[in-house]
Amino acid sequence: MLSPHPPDAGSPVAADRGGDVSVGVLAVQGDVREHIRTIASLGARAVPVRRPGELAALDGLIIPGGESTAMDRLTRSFGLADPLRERIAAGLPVYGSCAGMIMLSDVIADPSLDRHGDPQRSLGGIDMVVRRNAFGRQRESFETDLAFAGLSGAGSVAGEAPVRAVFIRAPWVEKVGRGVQILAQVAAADTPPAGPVEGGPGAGSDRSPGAEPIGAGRPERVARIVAVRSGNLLATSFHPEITGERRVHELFIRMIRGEA
Ligand SMILES: NC(=O)CC[C@H](N)C(=O)O
Repeated sequence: MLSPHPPDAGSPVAADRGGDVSVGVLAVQGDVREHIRTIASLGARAVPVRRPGELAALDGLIIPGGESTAMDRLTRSFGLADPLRERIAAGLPVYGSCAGMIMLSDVIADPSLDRHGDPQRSLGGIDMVVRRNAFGRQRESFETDLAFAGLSGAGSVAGEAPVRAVFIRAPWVEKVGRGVQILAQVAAADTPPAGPVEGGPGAGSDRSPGAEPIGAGRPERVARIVAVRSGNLLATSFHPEITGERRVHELFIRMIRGEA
């Protein structure tokens, strides 16, 4: 379990101090190994999690990228969904990448339906609306450099090297509630590939404070939110774990320690 630390906010995570935190990686589906490798490379203990009983010993949890529909189905059938919701509500630090971001959203704009017509469910925790596969066919998978706020603990992107971000059939965040901090945005199409479900949670304007038009001559492109933080919860649309980028995981470890 997490031991108390002297308040040294902003200091880099040193490998020899990282072993004091246990970071679970939800291991029902998705790119579990890459997160385990990244966490272990930072010196923290990385633990694959498949059973409800494994949650108690964790200081933090990562929900990996993969397929949110399958993750929803499997977490429910493994009896993990409700215990996870309880731990999230009790303040467990959780980082979700891509499908993990979808799992942490309070509302999925375009949930898939099972054969009974029941929509996929998220675990929730972050007051936001997320749209799955939002970047559309042509840009289904792409890489770009992003300005990402707060990586050094300074709370701004000034002087911060950009994050190399890989997006794979990634979601974007359409709306955030109060208390949700926007950490990174990317220029993308104004219109999502499929319209919002009529009358559904995603219906109506999808313009959030982050969706401002970019450039006078290119009104068709807006800034889409791709990284957020809300209290102890962190989510990115992209996969830092597959590019060798470790600063997002470092930020998460500092959040677990109460240093960020
Ligand atoms: N790389 C990813 O995690 C893709 C997410 C996937 N499109 C989903 O809906 O869950």
